[in-house]
Amino acid sequence: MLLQVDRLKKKYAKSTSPALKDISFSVAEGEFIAILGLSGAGKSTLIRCINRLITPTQGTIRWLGKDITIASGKDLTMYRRSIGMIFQTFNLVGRLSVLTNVLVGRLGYMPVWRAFLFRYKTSDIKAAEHALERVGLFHVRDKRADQLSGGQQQRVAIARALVQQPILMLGDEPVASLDPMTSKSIMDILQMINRKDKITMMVNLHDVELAKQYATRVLGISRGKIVFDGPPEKLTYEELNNIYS
Ligand SMILES: Nc1ncnc2c1ncn2[C@@H]1O[C@H](COP(=O)(O)OP(=O)(O)OP(=O)(O)O)[C@@H](O)[C@H]1O
Repeated sequence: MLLQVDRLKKKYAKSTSPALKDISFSVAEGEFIAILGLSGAGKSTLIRCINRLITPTQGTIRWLGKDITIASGKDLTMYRRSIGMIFQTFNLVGRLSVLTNVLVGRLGYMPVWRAFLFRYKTSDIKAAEHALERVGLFHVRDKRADQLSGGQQQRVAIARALVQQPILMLGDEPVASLDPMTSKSIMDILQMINRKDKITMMVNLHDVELAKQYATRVLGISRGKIVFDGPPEKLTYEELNNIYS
């Protein structure tokens, strides 16, 4: 098993009730998981706990059998390196070139001095260019990232995650600020990566139809609890009502 989440709880310091309550599930290699739920249900909190951008209050997260719930230092760096992350707001550095943004994905593999001096190895540059080719953006590699459209910026973010050579890719509402056509093109790229590179996907989505179309498994979250865990075909009207009630 790739990832095992056991009885996970997260309570933010100033809130009265926990954002996540007793969440348990496992993720196998190759799955494409969509997380559905109302705004405030706890989807982002779950993704952030898995990537350890925040530390859970209780419970355990195991990665390839190893407990990483409170990992720090080198262990945390190594763990994070195997996880690519894409965000709703793309999180690129606008004034830097597209290629340089993609190269950021290689930082976990190089000594700090190289990163500081922007001295990337030829093999890193080749890997970044190849990733840009795969998302169809090789031709804009020298442009400033802030000159691209939202959909293009998300593709750059995917290329950045790809050069990290991740095992799992997490997406926190990666298509929420894009129009329907662009959203589909981004989901197509994620599906291609999932199928060809065998990178496991876990993405928060607002759109049930996208989840049905692309996911192999859906986790429905309501008020910090999993209320549905199954294939998209089993998402009946009643189940959706349960998730979104
Ligand atoms: N940093 C924080 N400090 C305190 N409470 C927080 C923090 N982040 C989230 N919360 C609360 O935790 C709960 C779950 O929020 P979360 O962002 O995980 O939900 P979500 O399902 O991702 O919603 P959305 O789709 O709106 O982002 C909400 O009640 C939210 O207000």
